[in-house]
Amino acid sequence: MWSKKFWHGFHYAFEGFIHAVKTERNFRFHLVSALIVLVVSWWLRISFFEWIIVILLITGVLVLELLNTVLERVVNLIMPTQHPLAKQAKDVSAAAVFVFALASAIIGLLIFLPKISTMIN
Ligand SMILES: Nc1ncnc2c1ncn2[C@@H]1O[C@H](COP(=O)(O)OP(=O)(O)OP(=O)(O)O)[C@@H](O)[C@H]1O
Repeated sequence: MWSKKFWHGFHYAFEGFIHAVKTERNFRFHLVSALIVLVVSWWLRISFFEWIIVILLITGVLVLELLNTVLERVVNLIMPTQHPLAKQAKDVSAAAVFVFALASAIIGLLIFLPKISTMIN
């Protein structure tokens, strides 16, 4: 019984993930960006420690995108009409994703650029 519930939990999580992929353009953008970053990381042969950082940053961006979708859905549920607080909640949530994604991009460049410049020279 417990194990049936356990596997149902995975199924619901998978459904949520697919829903985000199907409905959220930004989530799809970050998924594709994550795949490109993983390929570039492999190509540049980054170190074990750098892999940990890259995977943590990718996971952070994707999780924040998923939580941003959660917030959008909840706001739409409780405030289907226009309201300044609904706008603030959605915009601040989007800003949280943007700040983390920007910092991740900068850290990614700090890891990749020296390796690319060594390859070129
Ligand atoms: N209920 C609302 N009241 C006031 N402003 C809103 C409301 N819903 C969305 N907005 C604002 O309208 C702008 C455009 O929103 P957008 O079209 O990107 O969709 P979203 O509402 O953010 O996402 P979704 O449509 O997926 O729920 C954003 O600034 C957002 O904060």
